[in-house]
Amino acid sequence: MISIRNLTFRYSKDKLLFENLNLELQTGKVYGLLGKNGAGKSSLLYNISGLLFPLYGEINVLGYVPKDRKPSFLSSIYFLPEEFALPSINITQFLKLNSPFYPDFDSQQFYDFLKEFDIDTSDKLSNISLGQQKKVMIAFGLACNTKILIMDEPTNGLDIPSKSKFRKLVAANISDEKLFIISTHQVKDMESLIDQVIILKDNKIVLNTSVEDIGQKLSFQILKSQDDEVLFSEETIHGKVGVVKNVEGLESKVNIEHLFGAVMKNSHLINEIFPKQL
Ligand SMILES: Nc1ncnc2c1ncn2[C@@H]1O[C@H](COP(=O)(O)OP(=O)(O)OP(=O)(O)O)[C@@H](O)[C@H]1O
Repeated sequence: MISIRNLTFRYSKDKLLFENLNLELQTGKVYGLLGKNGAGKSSLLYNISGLLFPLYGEINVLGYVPKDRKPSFLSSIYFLPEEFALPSINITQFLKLNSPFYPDFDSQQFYDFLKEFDIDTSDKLSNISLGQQKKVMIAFGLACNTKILIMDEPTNGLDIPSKSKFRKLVAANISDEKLFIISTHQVKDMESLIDQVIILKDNKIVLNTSVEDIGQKLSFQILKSQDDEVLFSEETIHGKVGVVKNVEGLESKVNIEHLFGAVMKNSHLINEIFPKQL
C-alpha cells in the first residue's frame, strides 16, 4: 500500500535529511509516527503525500508515484497538516467547495463527527478557535473515507474530552481497506489507538512494529533490583518503572512513552530485539 525504497531527501544541498530510508506500510492499521522535534516526521509525511519530492529513491502509494500528483491519487489520500489556514466561510460552504474532490465523502458522517466534537456549524471557519478548527478538519478528513488518511499532530490544541473523542472516532473508522498514519508527540493520546509504532531517530526508521510484537518482546513493569539491561527507567510514586527485555514471556501493557524513551536511549539494543525487515 505504501512502499518507500531508498528514499534520499534533502532541503539544502549541504545536508541530507533522509538517506536510503525504507518503509513498508499495510492497510487495516493505525500507524503512530513518533520522533523528537526535527526528526523528520512531517518531511516524511509530505514526501508520502507528494507535497515534497525525493532526491533519490522510490515512493509508491496505492500504486501511484506521489510526486506525479495524479488526480486519482489526490482523491485517494487525505493529508491534514499540523498547521493550516482556513478561509472565511462557514462549514457548509467549506463542505460544498472541498468534498467533491473525494468520491467517498460522506456528508452525514461529517455532520455526525462535528456533533461528536460539539462544533457549531453556523460559525465562519476563520472565527473559531484553533482547537475547533482542528476538530473540523479531523471530521472532514475522516468523512473523506480516503484509503489513506495522514494526520500530523492532530491532537495538538485539543482539550481532554476532544482527545478522547478523537481516539473514539479514529478507532471506529479504520477498516481493512484503509491505512491511517498519525504523527505525534502526544504519545499518551495515542495509547490504545495505534496498532503499529514507527519511530524516527537521527533521520532513520529505528522501529516499525506492532504494539502486539512490542508487548511480546519487551516488558513494561515495576523494576526489580535484579533486572539487568534496563532499556529505560523512571522514578514514580509506585517505585522505579521501566522497560526490560521480556525474558519471562509474560505480556505487559505497552507504555508508548517508555518505549520511546527506550528507543532514544538504547537504539542499538532495540535494533537487536527488533531486527529490521528491510
Ligand atoms: N522548509 C524547510 N527548509 C529547510 N529545512 C527544513 C524545512 N522544513 C523542515 N526542515 C528541517 O528538516 C528537519 C526535519 O523537520 P520536520 O519538520 O520534518 O521534523 P519533525 O519531526 O516533523 O519535527 P517537529 O516534531 O518539531 O514537528 C529539521 O531539521 C528542520 O529544521
